[in-house]
Amino acid sequence: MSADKRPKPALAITSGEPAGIGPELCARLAERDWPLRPVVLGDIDLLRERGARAGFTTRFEPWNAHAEPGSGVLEVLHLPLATPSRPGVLDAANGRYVLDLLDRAIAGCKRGEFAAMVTAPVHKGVICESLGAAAAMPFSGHTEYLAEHTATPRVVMMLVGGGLRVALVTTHLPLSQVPAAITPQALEETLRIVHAALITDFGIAQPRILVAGLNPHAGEGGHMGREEIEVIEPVLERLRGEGMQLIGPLPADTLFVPHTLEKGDVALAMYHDQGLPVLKHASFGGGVNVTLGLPIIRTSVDHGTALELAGSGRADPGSLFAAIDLAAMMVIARAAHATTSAS
Ligand SMILES: NC(=O)c1ccc[n+]([C@@H]2O[C@H](COP(=O)([O-])OP(=O)(O)OC[C@H]3O[C@@H](n4cnc5c(N)ncnc54)[C@H](O)[C@@H]3O)[C@@H](O)[C@H]2O)c1
Ligand SMILES: N[C@H](C(=O)O)[C@H](O)COP(=O)(O)O
Repeated sequence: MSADKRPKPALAITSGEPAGIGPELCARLAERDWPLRPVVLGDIDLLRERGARAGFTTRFEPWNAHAEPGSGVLEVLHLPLATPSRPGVLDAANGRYVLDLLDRAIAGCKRGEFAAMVTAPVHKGVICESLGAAAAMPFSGHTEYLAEHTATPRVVMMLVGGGLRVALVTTHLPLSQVPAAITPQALEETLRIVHAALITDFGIAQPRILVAGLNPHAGEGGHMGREEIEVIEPVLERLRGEGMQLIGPLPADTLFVPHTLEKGDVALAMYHDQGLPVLKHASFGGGVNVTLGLPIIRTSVDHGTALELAGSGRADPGSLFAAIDLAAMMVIARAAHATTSAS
């Protein structure tokens, strides 16, 4: 068989919260030809019902890894809902179903059945409700769940879109807990993960990382906070000694002006809402959330469940499409890097 006749690697797409827009966004995948073979994880009856309700004619059929899909068919790895779902109406009884989709995709990626996974949005609150107060760990997002379920001690959330890449040192953490979480170890590990991932998964040989301060004006020489002087600068200095190209700590407001952004390949923000509002303003509708540092490749939409749009067919599939394109690009870049490193 010639190389171009080889079957495309399979890509797991978790359809996410059943009451949200995820299932109908998945129906839109039949509109394009993809570099990887999309396999939607979800309840096949839900996907058929939600696709039809939203006005799409997509044909959902069970996935058969050993056969080629027919033209216009979207393949489904069926996992059953616990209870029927209505658009826009959350039901904690389906919380476990949402996690089952993730568990199945993670397992498939680990054993090479899937080349990568792409996640449609989940609702963090209803999953926490379904797990109950006694849960060993509340659900705070895919990022943390994937770290836990791949035994990865630290991962990094990075969003890509609108010509920007923005990575975060801390993720889903109350703001009051952020300063204590910006430790030398956390910062150093984050920088190492971002640096390595840009090389292996994004094909950037010598990544340049713009690092934000934590405080207004990056602390204004210690007059508005000392984390820059006591934590951030010493870490940057040490890693520069290893050859990393690190620019900062920069005041976060001016880091995001165009002439500064063009000096870097990625901006590293200290916390969620220091970096993501800028990214989402620049890219909403086409942004992608990537988890760096995992043994598997995972990308995601940059939006939530949009319950008020569920069932309407009006949700924009642009972010899901971009997440699939980016996952495919990362699969190729990681394989190319492995080949180069081995030779
Ligand atoms: N990747 C994920 O799983 C993910 C990402 C962000 C938020 N969430 C979760 O989603 C839930 C709802 O969060 P939220 O209300 O803050 O954000 P949201 O993204 O669901 O909604 C914000 C606004 O954007 C609109 N919107 C979102 N996606 C859209 C799309 N594809 N097309 C058109 N309009 C769209 C919504 O209608 C709403 O006006 C929360 O539980 C949150 O934690 C999940
Ligand atoms: N912080 C993410 C965003 O705003 O897009 C979102 O909550 C999703 O995070 P996970 O990928 O960890 O679920």
